[in-house]
Amino acid sequence: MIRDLAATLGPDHRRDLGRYLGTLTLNGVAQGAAVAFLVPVVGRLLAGDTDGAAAWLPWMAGAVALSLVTHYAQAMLGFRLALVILTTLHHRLGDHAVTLPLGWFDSTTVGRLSRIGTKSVLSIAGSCAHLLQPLVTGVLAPATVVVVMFWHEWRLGLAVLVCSPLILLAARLSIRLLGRADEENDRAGVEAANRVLEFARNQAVLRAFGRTTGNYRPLEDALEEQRTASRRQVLLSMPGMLLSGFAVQFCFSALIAVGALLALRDSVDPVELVTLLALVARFTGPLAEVGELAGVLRMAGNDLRRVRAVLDERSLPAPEHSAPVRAPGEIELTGVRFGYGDGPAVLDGVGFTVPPRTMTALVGASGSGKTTLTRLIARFFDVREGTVRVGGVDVREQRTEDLMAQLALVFQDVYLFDDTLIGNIRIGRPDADDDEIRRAASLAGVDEIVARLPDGWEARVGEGGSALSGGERQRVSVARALLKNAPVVLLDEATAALDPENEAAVRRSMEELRRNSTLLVIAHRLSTVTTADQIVVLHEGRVAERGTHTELLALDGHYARFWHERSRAAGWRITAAGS
Ligand SMILES: Nc1ncnc2c1ncn2[C@@H]1O[C@H](COP(=O)(O)OP(=O)(O)OP(=O)(O)O)[C@@H](O)[C@H]1O
Repeated sequence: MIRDLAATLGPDHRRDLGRYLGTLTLNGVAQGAAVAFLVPVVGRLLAGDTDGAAAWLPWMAGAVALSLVTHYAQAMLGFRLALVILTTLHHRLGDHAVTLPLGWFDSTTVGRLSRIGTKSVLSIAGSCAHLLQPLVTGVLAPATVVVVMFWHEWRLGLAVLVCSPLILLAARLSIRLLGRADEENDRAGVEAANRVLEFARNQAVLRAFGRTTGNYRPLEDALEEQRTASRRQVLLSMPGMLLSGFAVQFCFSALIAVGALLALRDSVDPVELVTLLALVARFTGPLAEVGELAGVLRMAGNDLRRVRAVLDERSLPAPEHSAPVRAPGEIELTGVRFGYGDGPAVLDGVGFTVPPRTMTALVGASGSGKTTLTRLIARFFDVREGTVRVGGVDVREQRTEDLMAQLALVFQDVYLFDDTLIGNIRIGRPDADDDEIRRAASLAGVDEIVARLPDGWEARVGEGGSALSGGERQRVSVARALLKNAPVVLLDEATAALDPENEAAVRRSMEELRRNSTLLVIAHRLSTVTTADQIVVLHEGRVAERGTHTELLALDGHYARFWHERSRAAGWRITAAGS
């Protein structure tokens, strides 16, 4: 675990760890020596040799003083190291998570990441601050005792050495059982955390279908599983602890028997034997504690392995420097094949170009791959085959910052931060001044929302924008895009029918965006498709048709069907509203 921890902390903090371990070692030896010096001191006192005992006292006092100083130093260094571990691991996890492909963040990994960032990191830091000291002392103090035993009475020393493997074996078994139970407990914990998150996030749907905690089976099962795993962990820790206790008691009794035998044969002085047996207690006690603590340390080792597993996940490869933009505002896809994970191909040989400052409408049945295509342009995932170019350069040859500087994204599932309205728009371009923000907001129709809210621009929008309606959230998202003024805008129109106010705001914004940017729109509204410079129709992961509205209507294929269905639906709505 120490080697793994040193590797994870990196060269900057390896010295902190080394200094701490060095101080711990010195403390362990000093504690062992302080006790070992008791043998000559007590031995000589009992033999009536006070001068001889006094001669040993300064040595004993020195060892005690060193043990006190190093104990204080190790406590301070331990706390400092725990803070270093907390900050370093949190930073490393955060820095690495933002380089991972978005595909990595599914519902399981999100729960795992949150557990690792909270429980695991705390357990690693806490173990270093509180467990290493008793563990190192628990090993070194008995080791010092063994050396002293050999010095005073080699046969007793040998007996201690013979007993040690039994104690260590029991400790090992206890550690292994606890480690295995901890893995199961962690798996159950992650599942329960995921289910609780799912339950909290999807309250609206669950309530609509009359599900409460009492009858939401996945959550109940996950919590039951976690309870079982915790019970199992307690049960599995019992045999190991009992065995360790038994091994220690057995060794202690065996050593007393050996000592008594030696005294009976007159091969050891009874006075010396009493002091040596006092040392034996100093040998077995800490070793028993080591057995218990090592199990907990093993669990911290498991936590460290989980942290490293996240850090070892492959980042999306990115170049050190981006290739220069060759065709500002152009999007070009050639022979793009893509599928999620190992799943079937969602896009299969897609190719088309969106010339700069034009508008392309993407049309296709649900599941035909429209959203996936926009995700590939923003490089949320890498293609399996083919090339996606933005600004005339393969997205894989651009650093994420440089690619994102060319793109503004307006997706349907708009996420607003729990900040003010103005703060949420400013995210589009943090260095924009208030006038620029108000202009973008006004074009997107956000000023109408501002007028309605009591705190105006300073109104908080709630977590995820919960204080706003779906259409209002999208208007804020469009305002961000307008403010960013990026060469390329990827926009997913709302599927649900917009009220006239929202509809007008979206139309105004699109016209404005078209003036300076290339627009690729997942189109649902008839007015968007008719005014687009080109329409790309996706069908089963391929480009089935491409052209203008008039050209595609004349083909009488997929697009013509889409158009007739939408026109009929729009007509039906008008009639219904009028009746
Ligand atoms: N994260 C994902 N993991 C696995 N499969 C996915 C994921 N996202 C989408 N898919 C699958 O990819 C296919 C295309 O989905 P996509 O969302 O791109 O379609 P779409 O044309 O945008 O659909 P819609 O109009 O309904 O939004 C679907 O079969 C979908 O189930």
